[in-house]
Amino acid sequence: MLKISHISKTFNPGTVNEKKAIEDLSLELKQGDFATIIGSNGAGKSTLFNAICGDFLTDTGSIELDNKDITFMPQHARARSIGRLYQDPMRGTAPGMTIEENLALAAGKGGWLSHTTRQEKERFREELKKLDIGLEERMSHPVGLLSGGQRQALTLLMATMNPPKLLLLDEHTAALDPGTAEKVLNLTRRIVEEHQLTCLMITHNMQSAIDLGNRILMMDSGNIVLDIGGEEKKNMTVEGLLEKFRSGAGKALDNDRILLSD
Ligand SMILES: Nc1ncnc2c1ncn2[C@@H]1O[C@H](COP(=O)(O)OP(=O)(O)OP(=O)(O)O)[C@@H](O)[C@H]1O
Repeated sequence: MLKISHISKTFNPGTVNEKKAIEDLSLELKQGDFATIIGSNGAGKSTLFNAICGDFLTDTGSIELDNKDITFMPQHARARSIGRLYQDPMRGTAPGMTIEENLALAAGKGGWLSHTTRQEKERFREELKKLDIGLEERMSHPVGLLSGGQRQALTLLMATMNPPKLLLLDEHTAALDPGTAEKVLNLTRRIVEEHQLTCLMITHNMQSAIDLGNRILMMDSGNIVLDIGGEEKKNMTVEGLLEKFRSGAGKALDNDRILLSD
């Protein structure tokens, strides 16, 4: 579903601020693969997502999505096939619009309820009900009144209502309290399974990286240094993962947030 071949990205080349953020990175994801990504500070995790989404063109290499070369495709065109959630729950929804209008936006109705049929509204209610946080009773409330966790759950629903070819989750639970984060993670697991989505999830929570998905990718210095799947992932522990990283990257994992969260 996703084939990244030898991409590189250097910011501010030829200046004192030159930074090689991605270096000759390759990655293939099969349809339905759900890979979690952990890595050191500044390893290039978000930059990898930005490259896939077309926030910038990479200096080298190519990116294919569903057998289509998207290397030079503009960002807005890629957005039709790629769903993305950020750490900030305020992104991804329109705060001044109601829950129902936001869903109408995600359903391609331009946010106009007058363009939305009764069946579609019923579907919105059913989908909200499945989130199990009572949003189906608040469909006419502005999204700006929701809590961070409620908003992130809604963003997840909106990003997957028309299932994307690829779902990118960039620490989407990091700004939530632990209980809410757990709920949103369970929801993530359910939605990804239900739609058989191909998904990449950056997290600083080692246990989540182990518990979710079928692959763990570990990043360091602009590249993927470990790709763990199958039985090895199923039997993995946080200590085992730290040890693997040490042997794979030749140094200890240095990520402030990982160290603080564990
Ligand atoms: N637009 C940019 N201009 C210049 N440097 C950048 C830019 N975006 C990222 N970088 C640099 O590229 C490197 C990789 O950044 P990136 O945000 O991808 O790391 P990350 O793995 O997501 O890190 P963290 O876990 O700390 O969020 C960092 O050194 C960062 O400062």
